Amino acid sequence: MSKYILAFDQGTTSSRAIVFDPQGNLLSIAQKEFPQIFPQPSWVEHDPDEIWSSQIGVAHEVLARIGIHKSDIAAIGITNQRETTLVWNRQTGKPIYNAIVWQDRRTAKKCEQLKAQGYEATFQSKTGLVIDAYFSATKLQWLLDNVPNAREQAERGELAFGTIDSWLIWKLTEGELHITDVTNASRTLLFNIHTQQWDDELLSIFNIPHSLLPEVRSCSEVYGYTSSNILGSRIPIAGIAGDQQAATFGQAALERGMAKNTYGTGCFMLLNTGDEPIPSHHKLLTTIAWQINGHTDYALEGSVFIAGAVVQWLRDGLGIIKHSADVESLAGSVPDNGGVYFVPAFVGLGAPYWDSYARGTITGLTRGSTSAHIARAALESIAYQTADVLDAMRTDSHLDISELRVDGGASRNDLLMQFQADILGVPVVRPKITETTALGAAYLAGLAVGYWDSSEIVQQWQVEKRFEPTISAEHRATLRDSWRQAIELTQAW
Ligand SMILES: Nc1ncnc2c1ncn2[C@@H]1O[C@H](COP(=O)(O)OP(=O)(O)O)[C@@H](O)[C@H]1O
Ligand SMILES: O=P(O)(O)OC[C@H](O)CO
Repeated sequence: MSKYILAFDQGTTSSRAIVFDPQGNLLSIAQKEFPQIFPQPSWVEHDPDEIWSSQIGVAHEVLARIGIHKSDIAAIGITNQRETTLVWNRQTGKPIYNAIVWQDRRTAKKCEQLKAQGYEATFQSKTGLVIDAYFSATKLQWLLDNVPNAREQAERGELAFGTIDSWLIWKLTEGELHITDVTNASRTLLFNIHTQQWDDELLSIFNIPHSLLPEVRSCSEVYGYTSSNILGSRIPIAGIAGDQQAATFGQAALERGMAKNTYGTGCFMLLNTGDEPIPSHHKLLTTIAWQINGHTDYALEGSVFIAGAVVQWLRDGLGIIKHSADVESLAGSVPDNGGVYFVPAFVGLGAPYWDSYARGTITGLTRGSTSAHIARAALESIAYQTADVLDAMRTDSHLDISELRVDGGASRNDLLMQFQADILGVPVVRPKITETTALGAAYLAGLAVGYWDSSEIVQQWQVEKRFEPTISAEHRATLRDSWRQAIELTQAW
């Protein structure tokens, strides 16, 4: 039997390739950042060729680094930034335009029109989603309506639409496979999460031809093999999941009532709701967690658009820190936020507010406020946004969330994690392997080829650090009240 699983984690700011061994240990990782393209305020694009070249580049790098032979790879699992939308020509394989990234707000007005036309209930009942520019459908419609000749070509069946998983698999198989999985499909606003099929009514609302769409598959099966021209060997591609679903799997949150939060560019909390797709009354998303061996599990999700990105802004926008990790010592140099609240609504607010037009605010400034207070308020904003989502999750699901498993770049920050536990009143648990997104994709691929079984996945998950809540309920309530006022100011902007 081959000895390793290779995971591709194609994220918003970087591509990673990671090799895991049978014990779920991370043997080696290669990572490459790629450029973010901001053609206009609130537009965010990626060059699909840079996505591909960075992803395949790190795959070669990680294999070369540990000197393993391709035949030692049992399978490849793929996980990706979700919703990001691209269209390419089936004949030439060339993208017709840049990928429009999940953060891009160019279609916010279109979404307002759809809401005014009374479509919200239809979309929520069929897709589990709210109508928002975040999801793929309006981005795809924008491409068809704005790229010269795109609609005509689409109607002639010459174009292919995909999220990033589809694009990577198309490239890995040199155009043999045009597929996606149920988790990525469930983020498009075009996929019915109950029938688990593309929905004709929704397609017609956006005027999207069926011929553009990838075939939808489960999260764990052998879909096909990499072309030997690409990695020098035909390796099974055996797992696909959107990155937040993959992280939930990698956190072994496999039972109903288990929740994880990933602190990356944004923050994404998923609560496993088992085989029940629970509709939300607080603007959370009902989404597919995974489908394995014909069985589908669902999740409630709260998507927060700006989390670690606020730290990047402190670094690149304000210049008050040199490296992201420096935020911890700067914020820790003051005992508290000094009354400063920072709502980083740089691209509007996601769950549970969904306000495209809110913009960032820093409130409560006095003559005594320093860069340390702003840094602290920025970190705290990540925890407050998470707390808003967790409250909504509890109310919607009636499930007791007894701990929060955490991962992602900003989860390395102990100050933030302790404040998170304090403000939630729930223990926060960080596992030994925080590359849970890639690990989840590896597990999904490994399950499909008999490399692991699900009991091993649960056994392999191990705690690195547990943060217990330390503040009183009264203190928590006072802090949350001030945050709520700051949110109101932000929304009034
Ligand atoms: N020690 C830290 N404290 C707070 N934020 C951090 C820290 N280290 C990294 N980050 C933030 O985490 C994010 C990167 O996390 P990552 O999981 O790689 O994100 P993504 O997958 O979205 O690209 C960046 O936004 C960065 O600013
Ligand atoms: O690439 P990440 O980790 O920022 O995740 C992006 C999400 O999938 C967007 O929904």
